[in-house]
Amino acid sequence: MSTIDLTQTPSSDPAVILRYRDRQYAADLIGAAILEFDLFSFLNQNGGISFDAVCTHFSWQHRPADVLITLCRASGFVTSNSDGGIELTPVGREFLTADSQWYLGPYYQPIADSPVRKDFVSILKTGKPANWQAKSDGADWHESMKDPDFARSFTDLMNCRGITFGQKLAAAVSEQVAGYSHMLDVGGGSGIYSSTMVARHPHLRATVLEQPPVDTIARREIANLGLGDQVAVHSGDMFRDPWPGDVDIVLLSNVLHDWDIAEAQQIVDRASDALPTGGLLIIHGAIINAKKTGPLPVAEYSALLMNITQGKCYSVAEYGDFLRPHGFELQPYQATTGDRGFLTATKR
Ligand SMILES: C[S@@+](CC[C@H](N)C(=O)[O-])C[C@H]1O[C@@H](n2cnc3c(N)ncnc32)[C@H](O)[C@@H]1O
Repeated sequence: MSTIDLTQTPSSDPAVILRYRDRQYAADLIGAAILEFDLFSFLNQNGGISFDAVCTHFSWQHRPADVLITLCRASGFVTSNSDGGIELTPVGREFLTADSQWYLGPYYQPIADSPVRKDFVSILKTGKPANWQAKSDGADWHESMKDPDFARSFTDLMNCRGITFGQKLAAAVSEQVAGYSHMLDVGGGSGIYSSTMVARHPHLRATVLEQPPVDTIARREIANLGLGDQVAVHSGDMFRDPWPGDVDIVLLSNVLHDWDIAEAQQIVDRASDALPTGGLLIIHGAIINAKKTGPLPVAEYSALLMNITQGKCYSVAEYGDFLRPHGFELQPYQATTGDRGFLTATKR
């Protein structure tokens, strides 16, 4: 049996530890903007330029370019004017434009040859993630997750933070889940979010929808926690296979941010189909604010996600766009811990 006691919750916030890893690729993305594209000199010469025009000028794909511009906005290098055009801030103009006497471009020169910085150049142009660093044969993250050893190690990574994140999420949704009975945890990894949810709310049961080989890992982890009676695992492909029925909550934890807009919309569409009227959708993860001005740790983490997956950290407004076709009633964003938070939406 596990030594994990889900009745105990941490008293401190792990953000200070998580941020070192979450921001790990952000410097390389800023390095690409400075060293490869001289983005800030261009913005200085074209004050108020639209996002679309920036993408056209540099031949950038919108999703990765949005991650970069959001990171620049959250870092205070650029701001958006009242028409949505991009303007340099004083720090951007003084320190990031090549003809300024205070230009700091050479400070980034030592990472000019970094593989991650080079990957970002190609990601911006192609919209395709770089090969995932941990896999020597160069498969991307989604392919790598089908390999048992990689899946084990990456699921451990997600599980260790998920104990805290899941407990904080479960506590924060206490009032909202009171009248519900069965949560479907799509792409639920080890099942830790289902486990923490039912541990906190014993009136709930949960089903984890996962693909092999993570489904096997989830079964083992849930059994180790002694929660096999309350949490089931359903093996399947969330895009192709039918989802388990008879659910009134769908949890999408750290799932949509792995995918480009079309796939994320498909997952939201299926979540809507799975829910009855009045059903509750919970979207949990690292979420950018509606104006895309931050939070900075989330904008930094988005650089990592766009490097290894087809996704990014979507904003509150973008999640609203995914939900709009289905008439969900979206509640305001709530922060939990470790720079994470969640949105809930009720199906009308
Ligand atoms: C980033 S992890 C999130 C895991 C967990 N929900 C969490 O918050 O830690 C994404 C999960 O989606 C699963 N996944 C990816 N593609 C899938 C598919 N087509 N069908 C089912 N699960 C899938 C992966 O195996 C992985 O466990």
